[in-house]
Amino acid sequence: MYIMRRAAVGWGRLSVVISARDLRANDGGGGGELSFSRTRTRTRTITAPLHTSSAKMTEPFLPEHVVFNKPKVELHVHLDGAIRVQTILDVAKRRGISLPADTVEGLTQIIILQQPVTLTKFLCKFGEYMHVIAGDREAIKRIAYEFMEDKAREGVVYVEVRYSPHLLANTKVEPIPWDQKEGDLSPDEVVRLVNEGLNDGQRDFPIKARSILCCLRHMPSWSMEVVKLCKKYRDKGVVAIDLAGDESLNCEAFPEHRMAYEKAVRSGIHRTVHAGEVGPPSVVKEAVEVLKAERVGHGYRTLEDQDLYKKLLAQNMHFEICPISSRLTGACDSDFTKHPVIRFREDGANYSLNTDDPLIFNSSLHLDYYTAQKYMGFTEEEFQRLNISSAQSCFLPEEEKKALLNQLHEAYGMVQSTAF
Ligand SMILES: O=c1[nH]cnc2c1ncn2[C@H]1C[C@H](O)[C@@H](CO)O1
Repeated sequence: MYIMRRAAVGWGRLSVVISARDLRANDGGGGGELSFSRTRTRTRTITAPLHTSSAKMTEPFLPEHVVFNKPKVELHVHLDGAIRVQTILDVAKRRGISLPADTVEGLTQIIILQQPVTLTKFLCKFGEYMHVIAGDREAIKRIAYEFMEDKAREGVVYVEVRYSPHLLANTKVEPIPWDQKEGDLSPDEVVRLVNEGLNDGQRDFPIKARSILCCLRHMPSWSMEVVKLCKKYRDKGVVAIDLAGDESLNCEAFPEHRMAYEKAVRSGIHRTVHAGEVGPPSVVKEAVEVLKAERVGHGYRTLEDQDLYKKLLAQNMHFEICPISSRLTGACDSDFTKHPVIRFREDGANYSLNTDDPLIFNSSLHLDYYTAQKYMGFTEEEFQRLNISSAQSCFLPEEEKKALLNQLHEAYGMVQSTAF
């Protein structure tokens, strides 16, 4: 009941459907057991199902399964979906917050999705741990810093990381999320803390990061402040606005999202929108035509409207694809060999490969690439092409984008033609 109430505040009407505790009871376990060495010194056993059908399969994830060990660009990953389990445990201990498990293995089993569910049930998973991190300055800075270390280890040289400042705050946010007591950490200060953590990470690891601030479909009243924060912190690492959450809530019903995006256009703030993940192609159309999205988060269901798909292909629209996520959120067929990204690849579309929420999917970018190679026939050449498309579609200013492209071309051994 306690967890249910927290989820209720964090995800509005979504939690009415199911509580995090119910989810645990219903999950039924399963999924493959993957041993994945994240560092030279630390081997962590993670579970992440890699099967192509609904049947269980056990498959160890070994270092040799790193199929593209070259510099990568990641454009779609949620900071609050990429936290270390150990950090949640440490912060909970320091703050005297009790959790349903006190070991990494135990808490991991509670947080992760082992079988495909629905987007709605997936979103309830944030209710398992967000109350530990939200409202705590040290924790917020720490998760941003550790995120940089983790991504650098995966070979990511440029990342755009997104989050909702409101979901990490405990004052000047209405309602206060995760059943927290009112404190003194505002959404504005959350952005400052994340920027600090990311900057410290840039100093210490070979990776560059920019951030994207999320509006949430079920919280239209926060959207105007999100775009204001994007403007305020544009010179301090914030590059874009996003709209995340449950797509079945059509934003036409919420003019606040539209108004926030109109302000973003007027202010020169870049725009991406979660659309066509589980929602119909009309949500993608609205994202592009009404909200003026420059990139589409997921966008799988665009393929159901061939006219729209052809139009977006012609526009070179960028799709932020998240293979493992798309299976576990129930957005796509469990059979990876039928994944929409195969069609995108065949059509030479502009897309990136991303983790989305590696904590909840118990995954890593290596696992997404491995999945693409093993079940979807991706080649080294395609990995290089899609990373170059990703760099071209990132939200850095032109000069910095050029430098990133040069870095990739050099790492991939590609000779760049000089324009005379
Ligand atoms: O895959 C997703 N689809 C829609 N919303 C999502 C997804 N992953 C995370 N979110 C939500 C939950 C987070 O709390 C929020 C901001 O990062 O964005």
